[in-house]
Amino acid sequence: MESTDAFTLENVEKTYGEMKAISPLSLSIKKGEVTAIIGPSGAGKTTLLNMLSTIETPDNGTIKIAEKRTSEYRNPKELAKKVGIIRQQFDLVGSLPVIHNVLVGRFTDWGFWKSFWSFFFPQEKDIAIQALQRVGLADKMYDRTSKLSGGEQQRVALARLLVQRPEIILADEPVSSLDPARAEDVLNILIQIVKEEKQTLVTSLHSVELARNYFDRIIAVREGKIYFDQRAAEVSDADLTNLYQLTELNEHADKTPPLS
Ligand SMILES: Nc1ncnc2c1ncn2[C@@H]1O[C@H](COP(=O)(O)OP(=O)(O)OP(=O)(O)O)[C@@H](O)[C@H]1O
Repeated sequence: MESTDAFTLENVEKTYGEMKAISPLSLSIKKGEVTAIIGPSGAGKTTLLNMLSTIETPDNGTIKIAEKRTSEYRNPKELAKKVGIIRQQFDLVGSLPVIHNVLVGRFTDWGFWKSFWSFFFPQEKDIAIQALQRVGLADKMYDRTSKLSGGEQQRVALARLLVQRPEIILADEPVSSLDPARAEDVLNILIQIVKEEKQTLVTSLHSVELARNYFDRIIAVREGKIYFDQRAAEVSDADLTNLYQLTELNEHADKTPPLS
Protein backbone atom coordinates (compact mmCIF):
# COMPACT_ATOMS: atom_id res chain seq x y z
CA MET A 1 0.00 0.00 0.00
CA GLU A 2 1.28 3.49 -0.83
CA SER A 3 2.52 5.45 2.18
CA THR A 4 0.42 8.32 3.46
CA ASP A 5 3.52 10.16 4.74
CA ALA A 6 5.03 13.07 2.84
CA PHE A 7 7.96 13.19 5.29
CA THR A 8 9.33 10.77 7.86
CA LEU A 9 12.17 11.93 10.13
CA GLU A 10 13.93 9.51 12.45
CA ASN A 11 16.45 10.74 15.02
CA VAL A 12 17.59 13.59 12.81
CA GLU A 13 20.45 15.71 14.18
CA LYS A 14 22.32 18.75 12.89
CA THR A 15 25.23 20.53 14.54
CA TYR A 16 27.13 23.59 13.35
CA GLY A 17 30.48 23.70 15.15
CA GLU A 18 29.51 23.70 18.82
CA MET A 19 25.90 24.67 18.14
CA LYS A 20 23.37 21.83 18.16
CA ALA A 21 20.81 23.30 15.77
CA ILE A 22 18.61 20.17 15.79
CA SER A 23 18.76 17.57 18.59
CA PRO A 24 17.62 14.02 17.77
CA LEU A 25 14.20 14.69 16.37
CA SER A 26 11.59 12.32 14.96
CA LEU A 27 8.28 13.19 13.34
CA SER A 28 6.12 12.45 10.33
CA ILE A 29 4.02 14.73 8.16
CA LYS A 30 1.09 13.26 6.28
CA LYS A 31 0.39 13.93 2.63
CA GLY A 32 -2.07 16.82 2.32
CA GLU A 33 -1.25 18.27 5.75
CA VAL A 34 -0.87 22.04 6.10
CA THR A 35 1.73 22.52 8.82
CA ALA A 36 3.37 25.59 10.36
CA ILE A 37 6.68 25.40 12.19
CA ILE A 38 6.97 28.11 14.82
CA GLY A 39 9.45 28.93 17.56
CA PRO A 40 11.79 31.63 18.83
CA SER A 41 14.64 32.98 16.77
CA GLY A 42 17.46 30.44 16.49
CA ALA A 43 15.14 27.53 17.42
CA GLY A 44 16.12 25.54 14.33
CA LYS A 45 13.15 26.19 11.98
CA THR A 46 15.23 27.06 8.91
CA THR A 47 17.67 24.22 9.59
CA LEU A 48 14.74 21.80 9.72
CA LEU A 49 13.24 23.10 6.46
CA ASN A 50 16.65 23.07 4.76
CA MET A 51 17.04 19.41 5.68
CA LEU A 52 13.53 18.61 4.39
CA SER A 53 14.37 20.29 1.09
CA THR A 54 17.78 18.48 1.00
CA ILE A 55 19.67 21.83 0.95
CA GLU A 56 21.29 20.61 4.19
CA THR A 57 22.21 17.03 5.07
CA PRO A 58 21.57 15.75 8.62
CA ASP A 59 24.65 14.65 10.59
CA ASN A 60 22.71 11.66 11.92
CA GLY A 61 19.32 10.06 11.38
CA THR A 62 17.20 9.62 8.26
CA ILE A 63 14.71 11.76 6.38
CA LYS A 64 12.38 10.17 3.88
CA ILE A 65 10.35 12.09 1.32
CA ALA A 66 7.42 9.89 0.34
CA GLU A 67 9.11 6.72 1.60
CA LYS A 68 12.43 7.40 -0.17
CA ARG A 69 15.50 8.61 1.69
CA THR A 70 16.59 12.12 0.73
CA SER A 71 20.08 10.78 -0.08
CA GLU A 72 18.49 8.60 -2.80
CA TYR A 73 17.05 11.56 -4.74
CA ARG A 74 19.99 11.90 -7.11
CA ASN A 75 18.01 13.29 -10.03
CA PRO A 76 17.19 17.00 -9.41
CA LYS A 77 14.16 16.75 -11.72
CA GLU A 78 12.67 13.93 -9.66
CA LEU A 79 13.17 15.98 -6.49
CA ALA A 80 11.69 19.12 -8.09
CA LYS A 81 8.56 17.14 -9.01
CA LYS A 82 8.18 16.18 -5.36
CA VAL A 83 9.26 19.36 -3.57
CA GLY A 84 8.87 23.03 -4.48
CA ILE A 85 10.45 25.76 -2.36
CA ILE A 86 9.30 29.29 -1.70
CA ARG A 87 11.53 31.69 0.20
CA GLN A 88 11.38 35.06 1.83
CA GLN A 89 13.59 36.58 -0.86
CA PHE A 90 11.42 35.04 -3.63
CA ASP A 91 14.41 33.94 -5.82
CA LEU A 92 13.07 35.87 -8.82
CA VAL A 93 15.16 37.51 -11.53
CA GLY A 94 14.20 41.17 -11.17
CA SER A 95 15.36 42.23 -14.61
CA LEU A 96 13.10 39.71 -16.41
CA PRO A 97 9.41 40.14 -17.22
CA VAL A 98 7.00 38.42 -14.84
CA ILE A 99 6.03 35.69 -17.36
CA HIS A 100 9.64 34.49 -17.66
CA ASN A 101 9.94 34.11 -13.91
CA VAL A 102 6.71 32.10 -13.81
CA LEU A 103 7.84 29.77 -16.61
CA VAL A 104 11.01 28.90 -14.68
CA GLY A 105 8.62 26.55 -12.82
CA ARG A 106 8.35 24.49 -16.04
CA PHE A 107 12.12 24.01 -16.42
CA THR A 108 12.03 20.73 -14.52
CA ASP A 109 9.81 19.28 -17.28
CA TRP A 110 11.58 20.96 -20.20
CA GLY A 111 14.96 20.13 -21.66
CA PHE A 112 17.80 22.66 -21.80
CA TRP A 113 16.99 24.09 -25.25
CA LYS A 114 13.29 24.61 -24.56
CA SER A 115 14.16 26.38 -21.31
CA PHE A 116 16.78 28.46 -23.13
CA TRP A 117 14.39 29.47 -25.94
CA SER A 118 11.75 30.37 -23.43
CA PHE A 119 13.89 33.31 -22.27
CA PHE A 120 13.46 34.83 -25.76
CA PHE A 121 10.10 33.40 -26.82
CA PRO A 122 8.05 32.35 -23.78
CA GLN A 123 6.90 28.73 -24.28
CA GLU A 124 3.59 27.30 -23.04
CA LYS A 125 2.39 30.83 -22.36
CA ASP A 126 -1.17 29.65 -21.65
CA ILE A 127 -0.03 27.77 -18.57
CA ALA A 128 1.72 30.88 -17.22
CA ILE A 129 -1.28 33.09 -18.01
CA GLN A 130 -3.61 30.71 -16.14
CA ALA A 131 -1.28 30.73 -13.12
CA LEU A 132 -1.01 34.52 -13.17
CA GLN A 133 -4.80 34.81 -13.40
CA ARG A 134 -5.05 32.54 -10.36
CA VAL A 135 -2.86 34.88 -8.30
CA GLY A 136 -4.49 38.02 -9.73
CA LEU A 137 -1.54 39.28 -11.77
CA ALA A 138 -2.48 38.54 -15.39
CA ASP A 139 -2.34 42.26 -16.22
CA LYS A 140 1.33 42.43 -15.08
CA MET A 141 2.50 39.54 -17.27
CA TYR A 142 5.02 41.59 -19.25
CA ASP A 143 6.04 44.01 -16.48
CA ARG A 144 9.63 43.99 -15.29
CA THR A 145 9.52 41.85 -12.12
CA SER A 146 11.61 44.28 -10.04
CA LYS A 147 8.93 46.96 -10.53
CA LEU A 148 6.34 44.91 -8.65
CA SER A 149 5.68 45.39 -4.94
CA GLY A 150 6.92 42.80 -2.39
CA GLY A 151 3.45 41.24 -2.14
CA GLU A 152 3.10 41.07 -5.92
CA GLN A 153 6.55 39.49 -6.27
CA GLN A 154 5.59 36.87 -3.72
CA ARG A 155 2.48 36.16 -5.81
CA VAL A 156 4.73 35.71 -8.89
CA ALA A 157 6.68 33.14 -6.86
CA LEU A 158 3.34 31.41 -6.09
CA ALA A 159 2.44 31.39 -9.81
CA ARG A 160 5.84 29.77 -10.50
CA LEU A 161 4.98 27.04 -7.97
CA LEU A 162 1.59 26.62 -9.64
CA VAL A 163 3.20 25.77 -12.97
CA GLN A 164 5.82 23.56 -11.29
CA ARG A 165 3.05 21.59 -9.50
CA PRO A 166 5.19 19.84 -6.87
CA GLU A 167 3.51 17.39 -4.47
CA ILE A 168 5.03 19.18 -1.47
CA ILE A 169 5.64 22.89 -0.87
CA LEU A 170 8.23 24.05 1.65
CA ALA A 171 8.13 27.72 2.57
CA ASP A 172 10.65 29.46 4.84
CA GLU A 173 9.10 32.60 6.30
CA PRO A 174 7.25 33.32 3.06
CA VAL A 175 5.46 36.43 4.31
CA SER A 176 7.78 37.98 6.87
CA SER A 177 8.84 40.81 4.58
CA LEU A 178 5.23 41.80 3.83
CA ASP A 179 2.91 44.12 5.73
CA PRO A 180 0.09 42.34 7.65
CA ALA A 181 -2.56 42.82 4.93
CA ARG A 182 -0.24 41.62 2.13
CA ALA A 183 0.92 38.71 4.33
CA GLU A 184 -2.69 37.54 4.78
CA ASP A 185 -3.36 38.02 1.08
CA VAL A 186 -0.39 35.85 0.04
CA LEU A 187 -1.09 33.19 2.69
CA ASN A 188 -4.74 33.03 1.62
CA ILE A 189 -3.74 32.33 -1.97
CA LEU A 190 -1.03 29.84 -0.96
CA ILE A 191 -3.36 27.81 1.29
CA GLN A 192 -6.17 27.90 -1.28
CA ILE A 193 -3.83 26.55 -3.97
CA VAL A 194 -2.41 23.87 -1.69
CA LYS A 195 -5.87 22.63 -0.67
CA GLU A 196 -7.23 22.66 -4.23
CA GLU A 197 -4.18 20.84 -5.60
CA LYS A 198 -4.13 18.46 -2.60
CA GLN A 199 -0.50 19.36 -1.94
CA THR A 200 1.39 19.14 1.33
CA LEU A 201 2.60 22.41 2.85
CA VAL A 202 5.25 22.94 5.52
CA THR A 203 5.97 26.57 6.40
CA SER A 204 8.08 28.27 9.02
CA LEU A 205 6.40 31.33 10.46
CA HIS A 206 7.18 34.03 12.99
CA SER A 207 3.54 35.05 13.35
CA VAL A 208 1.71 32.70 15.70
CA GLU A 209 -1.59 34.36 14.78
CA LEU A 210 -1.13 33.46 11.11
CA ALA A 211 -0.11 29.94 12.13
CA ARG A 212 -3.28 29.51 14.17
CA ASN A 213 -5.60 31.09 11.62
CA TYR A 214 -4.39 29.40 8.45
CA PHE A 215 -2.76 26.06 9.35
CA ASP A 216 -4.09 22.67 10.44
CA ARG A 217 -1.09 21.59 12.49
CA ILE A 218 1.50 23.56 14.45
CA ILE A 219 4.91 22.14 15.30
CA ALA A 220 6.68 24.35 17.85
CA VAL A 221 10.46 24.06 17.97
CA ARG A 222 12.71 25.37 20.70
CA GLU A 223 16.45 24.85 21.07
CA GLY A 224 16.42 22.28 18.28
CA LYS A 225 13.73 20.10 19.87
CA ILE A 226 9.98 19.73 19.38
CA TYR A 227 8.32 21.73 22.15
CA PHE A 228 4.79 20.81 21.13
CA ASP A 229 3.11 19.31 18.08
CA GLN A 230 -0.64 19.91 18.01
CA ARG A 231 -3.67 20.62 15.88
CA ALA A 232 -3.73 24.40 15.45
CA ALA A 233 -7.20 24.62 17.03
CA GLU A 234 -5.85 23.00 20.22
CA VAL A 235 -2.90 25.36 20.72
CA SER A 236 -3.61 27.58 23.73
CA ASP A 237 -2.34 31.04 24.58
CA ALA A 238 -0.47 29.47 27.51
CA ASP A 239 1.34 27.04 25.12
CA LEU A 240 2.53 30.00 23.08
CA THR A 241 3.51 32.13 26.07
CA ASN A 242 5.55 29.23 27.44
CA LEU A 243 7.19 28.54 24.09
CA TYR A 244 8.55 32.06 23.79
CA GLN A 245 8.90 33.00 27.46
CA LEU A 246 10.85 29.98 28.61
CA THR A 247 13.60 30.70 26.14
CA GLU A 248 13.87 34.26 27.41
CA LEU A 249 14.01 32.99 30.98
CA ASN A 250 16.73 30.49 30.04
CA GLU A 251 18.70 33.15 28.23
CA HIS A 252 18.31 35.40 31.25
CA ALA A 253 19.37 32.58 33.58
CA ASP A 254 22.47 32.00 31.42
CA LYS A 255 23.50 35.60 31.92
CA THR A 256 22.72 35.73 35.63
CA PRO A 257 25.84 35.21 37.75
CA PRO A 258 25.50 32.22 40.10
CA LEU A 259 24.60 33.04 43.71
CA SER A 260 27.54 32.45 46.00
N1 LIG B 1 25.22 27.69 8.45
C1 LIG B 1 25.28 27.83 9.77
N2 LIG B 1 26.46 27.92 10.41
C2 LIG B 1 26.54 28.03 11.75
N3 LIG B 1 25.46 28.08 12.56
C3 LIG B 1 24.26 28.00 11.99
C4 LIG B 1 24.09 27.88 10.57
N4 LIG B 1 22.77 27.82 10.29
C5 LIG B 1 22.13 27.93 11.49
N5 LIG B 1 23.02 28.03 12.49
C6 LIG B 1 22.70 28.13 13.93
O1 LIG B 1 21.78 27.09 14.23
C7 LIG B 1 20.76 27.57 15.11
C8 LIG B 1 19.40 27.40 14.44
O2 LIG B 1 19.32 28.31 13.36
P1 LIG B 1 18.06 28.43 12.41
O3 LIG B 1 18.39 29.41 11.35
O4 LIG B 1 17.64 27.08 11.98
O5 LIG B 1 16.97 29.02 13.41
P2 LIG B 1 15.54 29.66 13.10
O6 LIG B 1 14.59 29.07 14.08
O7 LIG B 1 15.22 29.51 11.65
O8 LIG B 1 15.82 31.18 13.47
P3 LIG B 1 15.13 32.53 12.88
O9 LIG B 1 13.70 32.50 13.34
O10 LIG B 1 15.91 33.62 13.56
O11 LIG B 1 15.30 32.51 11.40
C9 LIG B 1 21.09 29.03 15.41
O12 LIG B 1 21.79 29.09 16.62
C10 LIG B 1 21.98 29.43 14.25
O13 LIG B 1 22.89 30.44 14.63
